[in-house]
Amino acid sequence: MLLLGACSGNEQVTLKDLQKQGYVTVGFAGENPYAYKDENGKLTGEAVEIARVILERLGIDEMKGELTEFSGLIAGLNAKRFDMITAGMFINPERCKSVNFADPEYSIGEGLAVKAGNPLGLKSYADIAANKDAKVAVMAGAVEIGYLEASGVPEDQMVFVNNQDDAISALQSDRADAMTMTGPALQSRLDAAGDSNLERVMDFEQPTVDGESVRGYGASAFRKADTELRDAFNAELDKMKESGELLEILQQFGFTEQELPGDMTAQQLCEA
Ligand SMILES: CC1=N[C@H](C(=O)O)[C@@H](O)CN1
Repeated sequence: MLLLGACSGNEQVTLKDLQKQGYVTVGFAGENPYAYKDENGKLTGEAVEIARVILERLGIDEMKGELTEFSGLIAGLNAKRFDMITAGMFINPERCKSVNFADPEYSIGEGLAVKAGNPLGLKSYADIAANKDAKVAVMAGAVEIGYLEASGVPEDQMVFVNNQDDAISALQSDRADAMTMTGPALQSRLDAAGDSNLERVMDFEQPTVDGESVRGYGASAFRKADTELRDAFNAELDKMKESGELLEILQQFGFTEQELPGDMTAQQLCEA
């Protein structure tokens, strides 16, 4: 983390400062497959590995991670606890007011897991809304909260958790009847739990907002003042999209061509 003694919150952390320092501190939320520590304690994930390549190309060889609850990532970035967020965070207009997103590195849909046999017959967020006894675990600060609200699920049917491991615990301990998160995060938690009492809803209907099926676009994020850093990052990201290197890294974390972001930009998503 770059500590620039007397600088104001609006002052830019220049690329040159980081190159001189030799490392970047990134905020991450411990969410597989986006950004997490593996069994050897190595910081990895699609967002981390994409950023690692780009930062190396910008002359910054080391990356340090600052594990932070997802809901605290933006505040942590702006409080300068880290220099950028690598958490696969979705770009949306609300968040764009507080951070500078790089262009998206992937796009993805949502998933739902329930008790084996799906006793409440939940196949959509609307099904949860229709059953006042059904409770769904969802991570604090995550976009899924807004999708649930848009589907008519009231707050008292949501069980807020601080991270995705706590979501699965809520489901296992009957504090929730379902858990929702992005498809890859959901699958990773189910695989890690190896619990035959739980299952993924395979015919889950993607939520809609304003009549349109939602799809999230994830990206790294920088402080508002750090436009130079963000622009340099984007230039390298573009090259990786062109060369196919982006897909190669995404594939290492289970993503496919279907999850490439196409030519979607942060600007389009911020203005959506
Ligand atoms: C990668 C990720 N995306 C969603 C979000 O940005 O809110 C949440 O599902 C939390 N994790």
